[in-house]
Amino acid sequence: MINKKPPSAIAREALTRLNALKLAPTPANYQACYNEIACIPNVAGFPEAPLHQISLALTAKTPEQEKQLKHLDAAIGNRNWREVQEALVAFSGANHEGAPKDEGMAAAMSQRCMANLALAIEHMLPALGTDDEGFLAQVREFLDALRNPATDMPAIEAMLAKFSNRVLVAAEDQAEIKAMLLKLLHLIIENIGELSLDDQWLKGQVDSLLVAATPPLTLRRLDDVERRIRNVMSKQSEAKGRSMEAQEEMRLMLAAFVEQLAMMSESSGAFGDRLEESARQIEQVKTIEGMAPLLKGVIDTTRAMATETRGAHDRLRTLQEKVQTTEAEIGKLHQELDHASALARHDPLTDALNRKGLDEALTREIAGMQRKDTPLCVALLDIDNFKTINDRLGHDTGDAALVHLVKVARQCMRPVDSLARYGGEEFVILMPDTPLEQGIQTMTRLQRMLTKIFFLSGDEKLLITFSAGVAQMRPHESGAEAMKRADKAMYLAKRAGKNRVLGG
Ligand SMILES: Nc1nc2c(ncn2[C@@H]2O[C@H](COP(=O)(O)OP(=O)(O)OP(=O)(O)O)[C@@H](O)[C@H]2O)c(=O)[nH]1
Repeated sequence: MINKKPPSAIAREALTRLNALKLAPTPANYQACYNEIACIPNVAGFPEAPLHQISLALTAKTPEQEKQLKHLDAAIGNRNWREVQEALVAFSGANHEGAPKDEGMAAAMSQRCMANLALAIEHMLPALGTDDEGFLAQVREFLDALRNPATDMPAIEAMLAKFSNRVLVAAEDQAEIKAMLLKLLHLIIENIGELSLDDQWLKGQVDSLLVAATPPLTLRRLDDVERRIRNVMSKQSEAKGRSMEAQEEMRLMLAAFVEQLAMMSESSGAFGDRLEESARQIEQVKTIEGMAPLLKGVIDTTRAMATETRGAHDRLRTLQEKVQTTEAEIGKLHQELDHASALARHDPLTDALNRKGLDEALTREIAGMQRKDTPLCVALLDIDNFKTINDRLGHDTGDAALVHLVKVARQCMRPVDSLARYGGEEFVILMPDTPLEQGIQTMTRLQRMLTKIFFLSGDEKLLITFSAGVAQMRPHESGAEAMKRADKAMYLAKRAGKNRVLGG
């Protein structure tokens, strides 16, 4: 039964009992006495010590939390669960001073993030190559919003979604424009070829240009295309100039020839008239004395005619010789142009065959293989870690290394073998009349030679190694299929640790 005395009286009595029982004046002891007098059952098993541990482990970061910790301690002392709960709840809710700090940091971070996003968008714009004023206005608005700390997240999200849609469209446009430009380039190159149907050398150049201008295009390839076009243009104008000079010379000579002929017939006409006149006078002459001056006239006329004819003959011979010289000159010009055409089948850096030259050689060797029923090997080699040479020593040294490889390769190839530059640092060697084992041996021999004939970059000796795949052409197999097998074997050689030759 609960004691009905007022709490103040119970409290006084509890203190007296505490004193009488000589108990330590702890809140717990006081509570026990109070409960006993008030007839309140003592809360059994109140975990005072663990709760104290918890209280000690909590650190107050704000004055409010400090206050709540004091309440907690008091609640534990009072063994009052409700107060313990209230103090803990109030403690955790009193973290407000920390919140603005964290929020401040988050806001600063997201502001930086937005500024970077704005910068990235600005950098991206020229690549989109758009001249759509509406879109540009939209982007400007977006950039302003990104740089304005007052803009809220949902607004930025909406603008970003709109922007990324537009970027997608612009990227598709760019891809289409690129494809169209490429088509246009092909059309122009083909037309250059059409314009000069009779120029075999130009045709060679144009064919290799068409090969060079096929995707995937890199800046390097475009560079190559530009160089080749310039080469075609200068060769064309040089050839045109020289052709025109030769033509003019021929025209002048022809005019002189015709003039000479006219003069000949004119003078022979005049001589004829004079002879006719002499013949008429001779008929009328009755005396030998009268005949003498006439005969003298005839002789003079005949002599003059002979002299004139000899002179005309000499002049005609000179003219003929000149025509022959000019013809020879034109022939030489054609030869030079043919040589230029051959150049179009060669890689300008290494003078190895280029892709077009390789295609022709492969067709020729496959035909030979079928005709003579002899084996034909295709080897594909790729220089190891070439990028490192470029990166460490520069592109020019990389170029010189390619030239070196070609030079050494030529030393261990037979004259019937063909060497082509297949790509950047990839080369193909065609070995007619060679079975697989022998083809592999040739490549291994080249590897050994490269360990003896070093490539020199300044004073530094560089060892160039390569990985290679060799395939022997199968009956009825296409060149492309054999190349594919060689390529696969080369890839496996790379994966197996490089600097080795594998058969495919
Ligand atoms: N100097 C020079 N470098 C070229 C030429 N063509 C291609 N390259 C470079 O060759 C390098 C080839 O690099 P990767 O394909 O990574 O090959 P890698 O470094 O040889 O590596 P692995 O083939 O795995 O051994 C690239 O850096 C190209 O830029 C060229 O004509 N001259």
